[in-house]
Amino acid sequence: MLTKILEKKREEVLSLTIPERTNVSERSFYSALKHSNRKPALIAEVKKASPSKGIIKENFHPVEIAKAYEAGKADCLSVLTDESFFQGHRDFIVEIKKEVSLPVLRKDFIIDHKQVEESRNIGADAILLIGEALEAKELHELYVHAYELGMDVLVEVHSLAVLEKLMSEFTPKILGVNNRDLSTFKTNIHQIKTISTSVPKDTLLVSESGIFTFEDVKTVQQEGAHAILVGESLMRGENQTAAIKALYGEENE
Ligand SMILES: O=C(O)c1ccccc1NCC(=O)[C@H](O)[C@H](O)COP(=O)(O)O
Repeated sequence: MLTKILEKKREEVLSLTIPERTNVSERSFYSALKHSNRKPALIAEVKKASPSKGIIKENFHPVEIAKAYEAGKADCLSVLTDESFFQGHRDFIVEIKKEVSLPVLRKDFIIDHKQVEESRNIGADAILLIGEALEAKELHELYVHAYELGMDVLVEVHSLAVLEKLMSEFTPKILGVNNRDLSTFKTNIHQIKTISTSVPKDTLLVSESGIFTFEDVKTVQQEGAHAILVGESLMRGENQTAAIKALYGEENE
C-alpha cells in the first residue's frame, strides 16, 4: 500500500501548484508537546477515511472536529491532507488554523521540496516525514528545509533498521514510532519497545496508531512514549471532546 500511495504522490507532485502564503499565526508543535496538558501529550488526528479502515466518519466537518479536540485540551492536531487515500484536503489546514489555536501537523506523504513549501504556505506548523518512504539523506534534506521555513518535523519510523539508517545521517528532535506496519496494516501497540532504547533521551518519542483505550495509553507511556498520535478511536463517536476524556480515563472526574 505504501508503494501505491508513493507512486500516486510522485504523479501529484508533478502538477503541484504552491498557493500564496496564508496569513495565520505560526505555532510551535515541539513546545506544545514538550509542555503538554497531559502525560503523555496528545496529538489528535482529523481523519475522515483510511486505506485500512475505509470511511471512519461519514458526517465529517473538519473545523468542528478540530474545535472539539481543542475543547478536550489536545496539545496538537494532526490533519490528513491526502485526497486520494484518506479523503483529506490541504484546505482543511487553512480553515482549521483560522478557527483553532493549536499547532497543526500536516499528515501527508511528503517526498519533495515543493510539498514542504506548500505546507508552510497553507499554515502547517509541522510536517510528517516517513522513514520507510525516503532515503535517509533525502529525508534529512527535507527535514532541514522544513526547519529553515520555521516548521517542526515529526519523523516517523516503523522499524529499528530504518531508524538506524536515519540516525547515521542525523538525530530527529521528534520521533514517531508507527505501531502500524504500512505494508500489512497490522498494528502492534508495543512497537515503541523495539526502538526506545536506541533513541537519545532528549528526542521526543511519539507512539502512533492503533491506540484505543486508557490501558493502551498507559502501556505506551510505560514503554517510553512522551506523546501519542490518535485518529480512529477519537473520530468514531459523535463527541470528540468526550472521546479524549475517555481515552485518558477522565470520564468521572
Ligand atoms: O491509517 C491507515 O490505514 C494508513 C495506511 C497507510 C499509510 C498510513 C496510514 N495511516 C496514517 C497514520 O499514521 C494514522 O492515521 C495515525 O497514526 C493515526 O492512527 P489511528 O489512531 O490508528 O487512526
